Amino acid sequence: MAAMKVQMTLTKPVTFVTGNAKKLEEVKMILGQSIPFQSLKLDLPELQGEPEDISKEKARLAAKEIGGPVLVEDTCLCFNALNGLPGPYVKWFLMKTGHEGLNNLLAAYEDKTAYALCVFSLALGPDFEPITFSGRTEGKIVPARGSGNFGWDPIFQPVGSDFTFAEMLKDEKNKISHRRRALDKVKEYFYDFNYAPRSGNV
Ligand SMILES: O=c1[nH]c(=O)c2ncn([C@@H]3O[C@H](COP(=O)(O)OP(=O)(O)OP(=O)(O)O)[C@@H](O)[C@H]3O)c2[nH]1
Ligand SMILES: [Mg+2]
Repeated sequence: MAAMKVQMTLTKPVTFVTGNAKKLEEVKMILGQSIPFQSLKLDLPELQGEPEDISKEKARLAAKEIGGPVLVEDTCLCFNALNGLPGPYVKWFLMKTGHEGLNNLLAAYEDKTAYALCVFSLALGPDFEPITFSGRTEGKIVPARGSGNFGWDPIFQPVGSDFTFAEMLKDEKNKISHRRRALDKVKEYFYDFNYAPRSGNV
């Protein structure tokens, strides 16, 4: 007998909460029409600690703020020579030291390998424990190349490519990015639970 799918009904569409317009642009491109969602620009305070805990806490805060289902994400750039740092703190390292400063952090090490990690958290409402979905892309840190309009894209060259994320077309980045890999899992979750908003069609 085929397993019956659980029908998950939400009272409202999922709100993707972020203060980062570039993230939103990519999330929209990757999700397309697959999940009905709306977005809200809000810069939430962030806990310190492990990426999953930071992402989950952001989701709890966002769900409280919105009073409904939310999706958030936290992105890390992790250097293997530094045991994963700067990780979730890359925003501040980038802001204070730039691409060159991030490269210089690895000057004392031969190992320039790194990975980009995206942790999405979905909270179905303020009383629900957030669920996480992670995506990871391996690569290395290089001197900046390509357009500098999104964060550390110019210094991250994924494994198997001669180009940095910033030198790629958006479509190319979105095929292999940390964000794409995490969102594939989010989509799968929505598919498995046969998600349907209460009022409308998917
Ligand atoms: O080159 C990049 N390619 C990416 O794919 C990417 N994704 C995020 N980032 C940057 O990495 C930091 C994460 O910090 P972060 O996750 O806390 O984001 P944020 O504070 O900007 O937004 P949010 O927390 O409101 O969602 C911030 O500096 C982001 O600009 C990226 N840079
Ligand atoms: Mg943030």
